[in-house]
Order: sequence, then structure tokens, then C-alpha cells
Amino acid sequence: MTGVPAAGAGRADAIEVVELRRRYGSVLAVDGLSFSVPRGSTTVLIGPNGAGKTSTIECCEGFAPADGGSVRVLGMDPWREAGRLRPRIGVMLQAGGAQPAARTGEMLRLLARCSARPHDPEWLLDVLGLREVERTPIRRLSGGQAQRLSLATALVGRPELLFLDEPTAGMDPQARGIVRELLSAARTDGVAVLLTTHLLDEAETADQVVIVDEGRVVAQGSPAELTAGASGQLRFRAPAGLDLHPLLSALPLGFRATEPAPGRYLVEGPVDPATAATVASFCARAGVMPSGLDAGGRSLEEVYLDLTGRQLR
Ligand SMILES: Nc1ncnc2c1ncn2[C@@H]1O[C@H](COP(=O)(O)OP(=O)(O)OP(=O)(O)O)[C@@H](O)[C@H]1O
Repeated sequence: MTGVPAAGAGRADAIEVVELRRRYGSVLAVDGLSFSVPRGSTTVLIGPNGAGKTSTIECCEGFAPADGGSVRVLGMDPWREAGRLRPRIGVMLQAGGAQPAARTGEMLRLLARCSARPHDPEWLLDVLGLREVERTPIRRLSGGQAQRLSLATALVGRPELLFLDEPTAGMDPQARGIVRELLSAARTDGVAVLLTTHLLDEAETADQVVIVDEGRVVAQGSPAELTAGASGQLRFRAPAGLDLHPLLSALPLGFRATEPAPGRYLVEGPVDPATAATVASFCARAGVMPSGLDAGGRSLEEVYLDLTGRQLR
């Protein structure tokens, strides 16, 4: 690579958000947020309730204007060029976005007819487990079925870019697995994906994670980059509230042992295989089974909680 292509050129990032601001009256929901989504990759926005994720996605989808900063999507201004952009993006509308009286199959086939090179709606009905409700009015679908239909409507136009706001909310584990497979296939086909989720295991499979809090980016990178740990740390899980004094006495001088969150333990010092053995025998004497014994980095959940706090806001 000799340089970064200009925005608007074929190879520019699918999404470029620079210093985005979005305000609702006196509430500054998005406060100078920047990130980009390369083509053919998946980026996940995570953050506490009210952090500004949906507001950000709405600006990228062209459903809301930016109050400051800039947003380019597939080289376009999504608010001013929404008409040109819409056919190239897939948006997962919540159930209320569809005609509630329309039937599931009808709705999907209609959307396919409106697209230049759609996916086969029959394939989507089958793969998303909607065949048996194809004649059911949308208003009668269960929450998880409505979510699956919503994903089908986002995918049917074969978009270059997919926006998914909490796509698996309300879905059972089987449906979540299918969504994961569909998104992975879309990525292989070169589709860029921007999604939000509160399920951090879903974020762990993304190419990039952007952690948002109070309208700002507090960290971003690949899951591996975000969770890379300092050396000299050993983590494990066990029942909360263990007395750590026996462990400290068994470890050489210079070690620390703490419980940073209930049931999550951290040993810090010149960690080596003997440290793991000491932890295992401490747990055996305490009559508890350790799990997740890990000398690597922190989990994404721990990084997230460290950065955004543990208090409900
Ligand atoms: N239409 C609106 N009018 C007024 N305030 C709004 C509106 N939409 C969002 N907000 C406020 O903007 C802030 C950001 O909301 P947003 O929905 O973007 O957060 P979020 O990160 O998507 O949250 P969640 O995880 O709960 O979906 C919140 O304080 C919210 O109350």
C-alpha cells in the first residue's frame, strides 16, 4: 500500500466517522466520536445503555443528521445522499419498521423485487427458520421471529454494508448461531458490517471493537489488541469471597492476589508454571474448582467493565 485512497474512491473505508456530534435538545448523545469500518470487515460498537451507539448508527444510516463532525458512508454523506445510499446498505429495522399487517413471506418477496440483484427470499426464509411463519402477519410473529425477519429484510437486497442494532436481542441460542454464520458468510463476500450488541461474546468474533461511553470512544482495536494482557498476571474464576491469605502465604514474596470482581481472581507477580500449580492447590484446599486459569490477557468483559465502570447509570 502506498497511500490511503480518498473518501469517495472505490477503496475508501465503508464508513468513516470523524468527531461526530449528535444532540437531542440539551442532551449531547454523541460527543466527538471517531472510528472507521474497513470494507469487508465487521466492527462492533459496545457500551452501556445510553452511551450513544444507536444515535451513531442512525447518523451512519442517514436517518439522522450529524450536529457536528463528519460521516462518510460508501463515500457519501448519508444524510444528504440518502437516496443514493439506501439501495447499497442493509438496515435491520425493528419489528415496528415493517408493515404489521403484511405477511412474512410477502414482505420479503416484495423487498426482493425492489432490489437490483437480491438474494433469493426463499433461501432466506429457509435459512432463518421463517418458512413455517411465511403466511403469518408480521404483527403476530414472536419477538425472536420478528428479529429474524428483520435480519432477512436487511440482507435480501445483497447490501455492500450492513447496519445491525442489537441483531440478536430476543433470539434463542440456535437463532444466534445462524446469525453468526450468516454474518460470517457476508464478511467473506466482502460485506462490511457495523453492529451493536450487549453480548460481549459476539463482540469477541469481530474484526474491530469500539467501546463507547458517554458519547465518546474510550477504546478501540481488535479483540486481541484490547484484551492483550500485561505479563505477570494470572487470572482464574472460582466462587466469590474466597479468603486469599492462604494463597498469598503459599506464593513467593512479591506476589499480589486480589478479587477485582466477585468470583474473578487476579494473581500478579513473576508468574510461571509453579504459580498455576500453587493456585490449583490453594483451590483444592479450599474445596473449590478453579476455571478459566489464564496467564494471557483480560477478557473483553473485564476490559469493558474496567473502562466503563461497574455501576448502573
Ligand atoms: N429521540 C431522542 N430524544 C431525546 N433523547 C434521546 C433520543 N434518542 C436518544 N436519546 C438520548 O441520547 C443518549 C444516547 O442514546 P442512544 O440510544 O444512542 O444510546 P445507546 O448506546 O444506543 O443505548 P442502548 O444500549 O440503551 O440502546 C441517551 O441519553 C438517550 O436518552
